[in-house]
Amino acid sequence: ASLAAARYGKDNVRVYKVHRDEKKQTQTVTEMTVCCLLEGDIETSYTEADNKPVVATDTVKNTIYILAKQNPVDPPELYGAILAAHFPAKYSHIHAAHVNIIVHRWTRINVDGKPHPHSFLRDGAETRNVEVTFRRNEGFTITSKIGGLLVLKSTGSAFHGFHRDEYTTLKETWDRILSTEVDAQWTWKRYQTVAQVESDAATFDKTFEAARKTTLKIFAEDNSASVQATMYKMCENILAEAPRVEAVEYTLPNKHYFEIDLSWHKGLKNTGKDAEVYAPQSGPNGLIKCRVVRR
Ligand SMILES: O=c1[nH]c(=O)c2nn[nH]c2[nH]1
Repeated sequence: ASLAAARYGKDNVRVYKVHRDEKKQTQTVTEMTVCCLLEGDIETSYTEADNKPVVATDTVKNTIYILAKQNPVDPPELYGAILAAHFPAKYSHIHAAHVNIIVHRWTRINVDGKPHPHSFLRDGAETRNVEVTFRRNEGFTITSKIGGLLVLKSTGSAFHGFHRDEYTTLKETWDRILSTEVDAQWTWKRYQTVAQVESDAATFDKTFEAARKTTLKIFAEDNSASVQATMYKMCENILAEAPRVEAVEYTLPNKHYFEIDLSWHKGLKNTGKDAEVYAPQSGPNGLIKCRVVRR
C-alpha cells in the first residue's frame, strides 16, 4: 500500500474577536469557527510512525488564535489567506494549507431605533463562509460563500411542462410554495500574495453583500418556472457584478410543502386555489445544483 493523499490539522476552532473603537465608544464583534489542514512532506508520520515532521494540531490551534490577535479577522477572506500562507512560510516541509472559516451572525441590536454600541443578536443560522487554499509557488484559491440562508415564497413559483411517463405522478402546478436554504459560493481568480488579497479586502465584503442582496431580490421577484431557472439568474447576476469572480455555484434544496386534501371531512375544500393548510416536508427533498462560468 502507499499513501495517496494526506492532510491534517485542527477543526472546530472557535474564535471570537472584539474591536473596541474608543473614539466612537462602540464595539464590534466577530465570531467564527475555523478549520485549518496542512499538506506537505508528512508521509513518514503515517507510514513509519515518525512524528518529526508533525506540526502538532495543537500548534495549529495556537497559531489560529495568535494570527487572529495580530491581524484583522475581517474580511474572512483576508484572515484566511494570512493563516493559510503562514504555515508554508514557517515550515519548509509544509507546502499547502487549507483553511475553512464559518462566520456566525452577530447583528447589532437596534434599541429605540438606534444601533446599540455593544449589543448583538444571532438573527438566523445563516453564515458567511470562506475556503482558502494556499499552495507554495501556486498562490491562493479563495472561495466565498453564503450558507444556510433559509427563504420561502408563498406564491410566484410554478413547475409544469416537465417530462411525463409511466413513472411520473407529480401534478403540474402554476402556483406553489417555494422554499430553499441557499448555499451559494463564488470562486475568485487566483491571488499570488497576501498583499494582493489585502488590496481587494473591500471587494470581498462588497461582493458578499451584493450576492446576498441579488439572491434575495431574484428569489422574491422571479416568477419562477423552476428552481433551476431561478438559480441560473442568480448566478448570472453575481458574475455580472463581480469581474474578479471566475465561477458561481448554487446548491438549493427544494423544501416541499404538500397540499392536504381535506375533502373527506364534510367536503372541506383545501386543494388547488382553495389550499391554505399545507404539510411542510422534512424529506425527501429536491436538490438542485449548478456551476456557472463566464462564456
Ligand atoms: O423546481 C423544481 N425543479 C425540479 O426539477 C423538480 N422536480 N420536482 N419538482 C421540481 N421543482
